[in-house]
Amino acid sequence: MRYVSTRGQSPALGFLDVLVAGLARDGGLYVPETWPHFTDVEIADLAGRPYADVAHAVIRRFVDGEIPDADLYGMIEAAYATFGHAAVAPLVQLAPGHFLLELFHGPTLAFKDVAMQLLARLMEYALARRGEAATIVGATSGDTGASAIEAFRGREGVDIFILYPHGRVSPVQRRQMTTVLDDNVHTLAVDGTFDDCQSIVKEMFNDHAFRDRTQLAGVNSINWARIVAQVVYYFTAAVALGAPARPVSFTVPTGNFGDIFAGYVARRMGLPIERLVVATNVNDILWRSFESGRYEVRQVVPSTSPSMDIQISSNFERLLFEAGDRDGGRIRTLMADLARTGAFTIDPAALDAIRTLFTAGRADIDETRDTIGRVAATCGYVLDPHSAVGVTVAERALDRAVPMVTLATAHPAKFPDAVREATGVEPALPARLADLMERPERFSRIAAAKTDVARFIEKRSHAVKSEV
Ligand SMILES: Cc1ncc(COP(=O)(O)O)c(C=O)c1O
Ligand SMILES: N[C@@H](CCOP(=O)(O)O)C(=O)O
Repeated sequence: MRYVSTRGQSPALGFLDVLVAGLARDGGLYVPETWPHFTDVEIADLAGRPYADVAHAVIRRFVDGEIPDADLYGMIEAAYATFGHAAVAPLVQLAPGHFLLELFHGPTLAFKDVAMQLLARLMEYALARRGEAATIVGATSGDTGASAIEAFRGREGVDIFILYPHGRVSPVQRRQMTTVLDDNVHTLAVDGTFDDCQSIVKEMFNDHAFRDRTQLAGVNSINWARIVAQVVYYFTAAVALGAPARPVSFTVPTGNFGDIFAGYVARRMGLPIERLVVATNVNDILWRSFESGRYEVRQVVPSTSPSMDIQISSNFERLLFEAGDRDGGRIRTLMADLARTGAFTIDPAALDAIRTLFTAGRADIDETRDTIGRVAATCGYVLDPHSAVGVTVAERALDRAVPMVTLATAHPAKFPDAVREATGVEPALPARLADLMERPERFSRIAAAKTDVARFIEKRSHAVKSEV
């Protein structure tokens, strides 16, 4: 299996090269040259199997022999042994025909752990095999950072630098990052938005001299391995609800479009997904784009679901590439328009193709609060605000003929203020995090400028190569 860049100007690479590369050198994102396929019999055979088995069956198709099966299985088992639920990603019924897929049973209480616990192990494996070190960088609106720090802390051969927007993550999210004091962990509070953090990360990847000197690797969902690991739970959920005989729809609280793109991948692999519903908060660029065909950046508005306070949705590029007949030249033009004018127009044929599978909805802060309160009162179930955005949008899209699964992407205790306001009750952190708010913090405040961040990294990363 080879992987090609969405911008069409980087050589095709194998799985391990793509894992370590993160972003393609032409600025594009990697996707597989062809989609692996599961037959109905193979899908049916996944029913009732442990999560690690399903993960192995799905992920090995993308690894394509580059890691011996036993090694891959060992890493998958170890990754999911860190989860606090035997099913890893259990389904809970919320209403007739409406299910929640709980993705927050990992160490940092958000869906990012599902991919990150595996990614860290895969990265360590790949680097050891190559005898290389790496400078890992990541931008976070709150959850990716905590998850990556937890997964990479203390690992050999890597320094990890996480950029988060100062003052725009919840106190629990911030402390999950800033209270990890391992020497290889560097947390940067950036004076800007998540989009600024993400654009600095991309600029560093696009500075090839810096990228090579620091041996840069990425942990955001620009990294293909993140998407691959997230495909798995679409399979476990759909099979539990009757796939392949019965189709299933999914509603996904969306920001960077990685999670829902994983659903698209599952469908391309043969999983009977009827509809993928994009749920946005007030930062509704994706909802507006699906409605109008115009992708137009606006000012980010802080919301009660801060992890989705995003305007530049990285993985949308992957969908545009697929929907636009894989024309890398066209993607280069759209991305150049975006960089120059803050907007682009989706080609009508691509928009039609997207609309055959995807729909979109938005939930504002009041609607989100009302959903948290109502679901707590009627079901005794406490949603976090991101999952509540999903539930709000999903409820408008329910169809009696097809079960709907809404992805529950974070634990409510990560966002106590929003949950208390909606329910009157403050959700408790798990015992292992009970003293989180008392732990000492360490972080560095930094300007939203690539030069400042690059200088910071060059001074501290052990992976920086000395000049020859
Ligand atoms: C809790 C939570 N829900 C939803 C999202 C959106 O996921 P994605 O960026 O993959 O669209 C994020 C962040 O990305 C998140 O942290
Ligand atoms: N919401 C995310 C933003 C980064 O998304 P990623 O999936 O591309 O890493 C976060 O919590 O950081």
